[in-house]
Order: sequence, then structure tokens, then C-alpha cells
Amino acid sequence: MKTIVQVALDLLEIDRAVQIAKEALEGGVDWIEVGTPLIKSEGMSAIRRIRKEFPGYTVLADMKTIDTGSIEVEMAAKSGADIVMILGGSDNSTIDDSVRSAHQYGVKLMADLMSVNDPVERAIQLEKMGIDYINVHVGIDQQMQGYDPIYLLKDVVDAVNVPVAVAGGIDEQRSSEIVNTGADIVIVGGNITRSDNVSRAAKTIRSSVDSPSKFQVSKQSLDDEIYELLTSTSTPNISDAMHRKGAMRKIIPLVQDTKMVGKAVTVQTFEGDWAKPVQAIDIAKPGDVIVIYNSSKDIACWGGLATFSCLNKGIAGVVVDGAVRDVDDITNIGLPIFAGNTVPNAGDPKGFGEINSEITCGSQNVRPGDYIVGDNNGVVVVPKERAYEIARRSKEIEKGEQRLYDEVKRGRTLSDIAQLNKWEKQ
Ligand SMILES: O=C(CO)[C@H](O)[C@H](O)COP(=O)(O)O
Repeated sequence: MKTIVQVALDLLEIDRAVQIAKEALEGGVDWIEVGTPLIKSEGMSAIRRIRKEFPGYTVLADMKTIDTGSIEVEMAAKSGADIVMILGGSDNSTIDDSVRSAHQYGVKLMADLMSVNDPVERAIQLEKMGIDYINVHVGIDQQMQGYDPIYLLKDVVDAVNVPVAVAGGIDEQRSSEIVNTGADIVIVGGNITRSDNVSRAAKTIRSSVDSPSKFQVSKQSLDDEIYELLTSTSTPNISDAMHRKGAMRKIIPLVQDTKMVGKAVTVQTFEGDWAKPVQAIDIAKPGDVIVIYNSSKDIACWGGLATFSCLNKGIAGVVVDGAVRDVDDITNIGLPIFAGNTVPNAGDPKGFGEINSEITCGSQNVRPGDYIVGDNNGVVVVPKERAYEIARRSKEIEKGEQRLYDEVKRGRTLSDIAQLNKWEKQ
């Protein structure tokens, strides 16, 4: 049987969803999913509209039903869904009544295994209870923590006879792996719908599903993955991912068009005392960022020679909440340096302060090992414990913006696309 590709329309606005669905179908997807955010935003009318716009295509309504199965399945069926997604972790009473309702209204049911305790055992039970498809799903928030549906897929495929779908951050590499593992339906959301070229993204997934051996999955260390993600997103995307937190105040780049990503080596020092900042160069490892708090904005604790020394150690960049001098030399050296002020005069090396203690820099708390990212916009601090999650979320934000740029390019305004009036806080 040919593997089905289903596009998940996880958007908030139906006109955008219709347009994206059209482009995804041009790229070769088979089924259309009305995603949960779209259903929550637009109600059953979203399912009706998709049904009307795309006669002849299979439409799945991701209701994520957890209670009142009968009512929710009836609503989705009467609105034009062919398949209704319910949560596999719902109480058996809800599953049973959903199955009865599905039979009454002539639709199929897919059960989502997201957050189920024993997914393989539950998949077997759900099949026995009359569920038509099982969905091995890692939710969007779970993906940001590094969960991956692929690890569970094989066991579920081996355990049940009904077709198995898989969803959760699937891209062209993952879809290839998934087909080889035996899934029947590949559900793709963000990697199609947030692309700046939806039909091309859908086509890439289609060809990966149809010719799975072409794609090689690259395995990276967690640090490498975090580094790669943070390097390829902007500080505004990262700040958005942190709910507007993390941005350093009154710190600007001295060298334009550079990108700095690395783990913090922190320095606390006083009134232009440049001993600890310069000693930190010897302590830092290649790829680290030196983050300095100096209490004076009028006496430099950092300059051209210190910057030049950083090249010998492979330091990724320096942030100074204080003053820096030798701006011309620093610009020629080209290492990313961020500072609160520039002045001609330096202080003396007295040796006061500390290296690798918790400091405040640009009004942000910085601990050794936190990720520091800088670009033309300024500097953000990413707490080390949440670095992977924030890096993933930043990338998702960037993808969403790519699609928005594409829609603006076609002549719409941001206010119109984002429906600012509708979504203003009441
Ligand atoms: O059901 C969903 C979220 O709960 C999504 O539709 C599903 O995860 C597919 O989207 P993505 O590919 O972006 O993960």
C-alpha cells in the first residue's frame, strides 16, 4: 500500500489554511488534517470549509477528544470529516461511545497515543475496541524537549494490524526513516505549513516517502545540535521563544554582521580593572563567550590586544557590560564584541573580582555555561537547562516567520495576516 502523506493545518485562520492546503496538495500530499488550533480558533466551520474547498480528498479532524466522544465525533462527522482523531488515553467509556458514534455517522476513528503510559499495550486495546487507525504522536511541546516518535513506532507497528500513522516534527529525513519502519500514514505539520515554499516542502516530503533510501539521518551530539540551531536563528527569534525574556539591555554590537554563539565564561570586575577579564581568556575553552560585568561605563576594561588574544584561544566573542576601547582594531580583527560603551581611556590590572561566578550583565542573570547568542540586534542569554528546548522553539518561530514573509510578498499586510484586531487582548 502506498504511504499516505497527511498535511496538518495547525493554523489559526481558515483563509490561510485553505491556501496552504492548496499548495500542499500541489506538492503531492494525500490527506488534509484540520488541526486542533484551527478547530479551536474557527470551530466546526473550519472543517466545513475544508470539506467544501477540497471535495474528493480525505479530511481528518484532529478533535483530540478526551470526553463526550459521541457529541464530538458527531459534530466533526456532520461538518464533513472522514476521519476523527480522538485521544487514545481517554477513558474506555469515551472510546466506546466514540466508536458507536463513528459507526452511526459513517466516519473512521484515529486514536492519538500522545502521553499514553503504555502506548503499545494501549494500541492493542484500542484496536480491539474498534479504532481504525493508531497515531504514534509526539506533541509539539514534547518535541521541543527532544522527544521523537520514531523510537516507539516499530513496537506499535508490530503490535497492531490497523494502519499506523506517525506525527511529531517530521521532516524529509524523519519521513524516510518512518517509512522504512513501516508506518502507513506520515503526518506533517510545521515542516510543510511554515515553509516559505509550501508546495516545494510538500514535494520534498513526498519524494522522501516514495523513495525512502535517498535520505540519510545525521546523528549529532546535543551540544552540536543546540549550537547549530542557535547559530541559524536570530536573537529576536530566540527572545520570542523565551516569551520576550533573555535580552541584554543597553548592550550593542561593536562589529556589525557577526554572529556569536557559545557557553558563558563569566567575569565580575570593578572600575576598569582589566586583570580578570584578560585572565578569563586563558580559562575559556574554544567556542566559549566571555561575559564581563564591569561597574564603570567610563573606564575601559577591554580593548584591542585582549580581543586579538582571543583569536589564539578560539573564543567565540565577548560581551562587556562596561566600556571597551580600540574600536578600530576590534573592527579589523572582526571578532564579535558587544559593549555598553566605548571610551579612549583604560583602567589598571588590579586583580579584583571573580571568574565564573554568577553575574548580572546587561540586566540579565548569567551563569557559567549559559548559552550566549549575539548578532546585529544585540545579545540574549539562554539558560543552560532549557537551551535545547529554546533553540528548537526559536527555529519553529523562524519557520513561521518565513511563511509570513512569503504571504507579505504576495501583497498582504502583517496586520491583515495576523488578524490583529481579532486577537487583541480583551
Ligand atoms: O497534532 C499536532 C500537535 O498536537 C500536530 O498536528 C502534529 O504534531 C503534526 O505537526 P508537526 O509536524 O508540526 O509536529
